[in-house]
Amino acid sequence: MAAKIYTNKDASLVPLKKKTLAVIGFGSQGHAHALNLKDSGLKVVIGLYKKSKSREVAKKLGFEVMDTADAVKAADVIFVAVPDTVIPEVYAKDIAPNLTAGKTILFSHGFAVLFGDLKLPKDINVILVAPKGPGHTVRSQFVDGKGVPGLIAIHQDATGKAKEIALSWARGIGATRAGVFETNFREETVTDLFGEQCVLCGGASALVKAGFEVLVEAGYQPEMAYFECLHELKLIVDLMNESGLAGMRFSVSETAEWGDVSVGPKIIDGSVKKRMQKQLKEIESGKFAKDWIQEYKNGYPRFNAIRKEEAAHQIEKTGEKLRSTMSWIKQKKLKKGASQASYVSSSK
Ligand SMILES: NC(=O)C1=CN([C@@H]2O[C@H](COP(=O)(O)OP(=O)(O)OC[C@H]3O[C@@H](n4cnc5c(N)ncnc54)[C@H](OP(=O)(O)O)[C@@H]3O)[C@@H](O)[C@H]2O)C=CC1
Ligand SMILES: CC(=O)[C@](C)(O)C(=O)O
Repeated sequence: MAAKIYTNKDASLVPLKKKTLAVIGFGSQGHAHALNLKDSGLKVVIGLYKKSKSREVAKKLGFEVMDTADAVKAADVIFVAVPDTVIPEVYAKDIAPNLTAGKTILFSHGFAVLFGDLKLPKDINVILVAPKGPGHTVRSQFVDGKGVPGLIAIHQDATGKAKEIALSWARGIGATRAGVFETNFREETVTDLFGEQCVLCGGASALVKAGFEVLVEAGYQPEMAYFECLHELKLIVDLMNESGLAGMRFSVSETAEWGDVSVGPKIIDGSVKKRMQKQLKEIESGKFAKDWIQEYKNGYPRFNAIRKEEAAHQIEKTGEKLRSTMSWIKQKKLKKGASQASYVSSSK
């Protein structure tokens, strides 16, 4: 049976109107939810650790900022918007000791609930409201009067109001303007990890880089390679988003469509699907999570080394150069050491 899509007509802000909402963390998702909820007329406080670089950013945006534990004490609904690997320690130290019966704890990804060994008391609601999009897009779409579609899930419903609260939060962040549907923590976690590793961030970056390298190594200008392999990818994916593969194929040339259907399957052949299936099993078994949590505990040695290598890739330099000389997209400046919430378009 097709999942029910909940929209604004199915969700009200009333359940949250008289509540205090705490957003723990003010990063990509945290700042977006907090600002959207505040713009929806709801009472939001921010919980951060003492030395957080986001404290000043949140204060400048009009929020009351507290230490994490105090925000949890003050709130009825607590959104844990800290990195997945950090959640267990923040939960144990600052959240769990301040959870009282009837509160609601909310996540935007189920990773910590599935793999973080959180000791969740039975007398609280545990819910998920997961926009299917990056936090900065959750905010920009809201400001533009639209919304990023999302998911809700109920892990624990101690008060009988968990779903009502989840839908109200989804409305407050604008997700029900687009539509949300109900899943469960395991399905959201596994499919989100799979998507970001094998298709979206991971798969797409690898494909884009490989195409760029093939052209540049064959002697073509890096700018040409960038245009073909990254710039135009957005335009093609936009078409797929708007009207499916058929819509994209309707719009591109016949030559491009023939290349798509006759060459594409040779580039992304059955072996890719087999590797995806293997990765899905590693995610489902918890092997990926165990390795990621260990990498965090080791201080990110592999992660930092790869990040350094990736930042120096020629495609990044080429992209920076093109974005600074040609105005075709609202540029966003990444400032070293800035908070995620300060990642705003340079045109402001
Ligand atoms: N990024 C995204 O678009 C998406 C993220 N999610 C989920 O949302 C959650 C948050 O991720 P994301 O928004 O990317 O996180 P970010 O890394 O963007 O931001 C993390 C925030 O947590 C703060 N923080 C770190 N440690 C603590 C602490 N001990 N106490 C309080 N605050 C702390 C950071 O402070 P500081 O500002 O000082 O660094 C920062 O503000 C995760 O569960 C993630 O999986 C889900 C969907 C999409
Ligand atoms: C935007 C999103 O949901 C991702 C890519 O899975 C994430 O940032 O975790």
